[in-house]
Amino acid sequence: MTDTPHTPAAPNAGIARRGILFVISSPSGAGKTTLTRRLLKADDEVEVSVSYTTRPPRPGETDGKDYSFVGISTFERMRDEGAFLESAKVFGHYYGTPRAPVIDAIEAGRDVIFDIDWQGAQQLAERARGDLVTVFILPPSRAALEDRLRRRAQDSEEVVRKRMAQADAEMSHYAEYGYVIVNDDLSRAERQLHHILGAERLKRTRQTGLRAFVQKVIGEQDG
Ligand SMILES: Nc1ncnc2c1ncn2[C@@H]1O[C@H](COP(=O)(O)OP(=O)(O)OP(=O)(O)O)[C@@H](O)[C@H]1O
Ligand SMILES: Nc1nc2c(ncn2[C@@H]2O[C@H](COP(=O)(O)O)[C@@H](O)[C@H]2O)c(=O)[nH]1
Repeated sequence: MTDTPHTPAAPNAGIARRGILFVISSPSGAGKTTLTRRLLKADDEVEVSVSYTTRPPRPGETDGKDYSFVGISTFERMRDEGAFLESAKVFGHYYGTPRAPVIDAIEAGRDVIFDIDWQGAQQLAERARGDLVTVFILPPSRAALEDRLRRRAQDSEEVVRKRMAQADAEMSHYAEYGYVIVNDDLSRAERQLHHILGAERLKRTRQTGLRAFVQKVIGEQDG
């Protein structure tokens, strides 16, 4: 038996599979971005979808890494040309997922993680249900959510109030998701997220190389 180190989410090595569209949604401040970053660091078979947005960059955000920051006319032109797999207006700004990199990744068997809202998740469910795995992140309490938004200290008081005012409406969409995690302890939530990904990777229907693998094993002779 080999003793190769592996992540809890390691799929069956060498067996071809389709990639997963791994969607994470939550009310603003519940911890999607934090969890996404940790998952990306821990697992090299998953990549992030970098959205386009018309929202201005926050301090420390990098164009092309956190988001591709564009003006309204550029966004509307791209949307009308069909460049987005999904798009939505959230908190007064446009956000959209670029189509081409996502299609390339899942066809090559790489998983893509999406930090998007419930409107985007609904659109992806209409367009790519079989490849989709959805997770809703809840905060442990309303007070914790507000505290996290304030401690992040990257939005004005007005923006924080606007996001808290929307939190209940957003949380009411939890029932549209396949999995729900309460992000109380960050490390535990990260582990839970990783386990979901690991189990979903092993779904028979995603493992497109299984038939060939089983035929090979059946055909092997002793000696
Ligand atoms: N389990 C946790 N315990 C305490 N603080 C947390 C936890 N998870 C995330 N945070 C903190 O809460 C703040 C908000 O997290 P984050 O930016 O990841 O939220 P988000 O859901 O991506 O929000 P948005 O939708 O606005 O982008 C950050 O400062 C982060 O460090
Ligand atoms: N439907 C989409 N929603 C998106 C996308 N990118 C981000 N988001 C969601 O917007 C809000 C606000 O994000 P913030 O970075 O401004 O705090 C949050 O709920 C994100 O999940 C997208 O491409 N499509």
